[in-house]
Amino acid sequence: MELKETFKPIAKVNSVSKKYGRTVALQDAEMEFPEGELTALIGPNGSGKSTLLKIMVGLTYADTGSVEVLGLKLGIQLKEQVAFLPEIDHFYDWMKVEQVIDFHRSQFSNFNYDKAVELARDMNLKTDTRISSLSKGMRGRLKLVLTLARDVKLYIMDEPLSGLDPQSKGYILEILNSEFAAGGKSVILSTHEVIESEKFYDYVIMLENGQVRLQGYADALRDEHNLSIQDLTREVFN
Ligand SMILES: Nc1ncnc2c1ncn2[C@@H]1O[C@H](COP(=O)(O)OP(=O)(O)OP(=O)(O)O)[C@@H](O)[C@H]1O
Repeated sequence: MELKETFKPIAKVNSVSKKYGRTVALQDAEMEFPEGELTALIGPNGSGKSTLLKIMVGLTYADTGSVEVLGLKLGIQLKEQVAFLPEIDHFYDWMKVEQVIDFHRSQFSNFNYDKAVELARDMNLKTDTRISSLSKGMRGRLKLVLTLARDVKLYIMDEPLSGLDPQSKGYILEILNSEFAAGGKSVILSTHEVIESEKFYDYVIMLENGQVRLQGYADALRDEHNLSIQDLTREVFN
């Protein structure tokens, strides 16, 4: 792994292993995520991305190894200081968008209600709509609203673009770009497809079969291999 002189980790994963029964999800996974950058955690389906991110936010435990996020141990303090976007949402169908936003305001002291309403408006998400009548793309937008409305240093997003139509993907990428362009905030985003999003990556970690295959700054990897991240991904995983 090549390191910029200024590399300062916002999160560290130290030799983490995790099995579900006999299925190995992570095997001695070792990585560091740079502060103030957008890191793409890339891997095919089943490579261990969700498991890793869930361990990092305390939703499941590692069998062995440890994680350090924002220099904190797992616990309630970490839940407050990291905004996590889960791959699968657990919204109640009977709620309206505004009730979901309200609920999140009650859960997190750093939830910016006005910003959530503004983001929802920007994303054409009507706050009086019932969850049951939202399309998959709109549910994806709502997950993003709830995550970005948190005022925290670290945003961890599990497949924020998965299953969305091209229009929603483009839209979400633009919003992410404008939210994080000013810098200072760190983002970890998992994805199994690189197509539209690679220009936003600062740092890349490729995971396969629960192990790190390659990691480094996106520009350095492109230069070193003379390939786009998308093509490099194909080469590494094939
Ligand atoms: N709750 C679970 N019970 C049993 N096996 C699981 C569970 N969660 C994940 N696995 C298995 O662990 C491995 C890693 O899964 P994980 O969901 O972490 O990968 P992923 O890279 O996020 O995949 P995807 O891109 O499909 O979401 C897979 O083989 C998966 O089937």
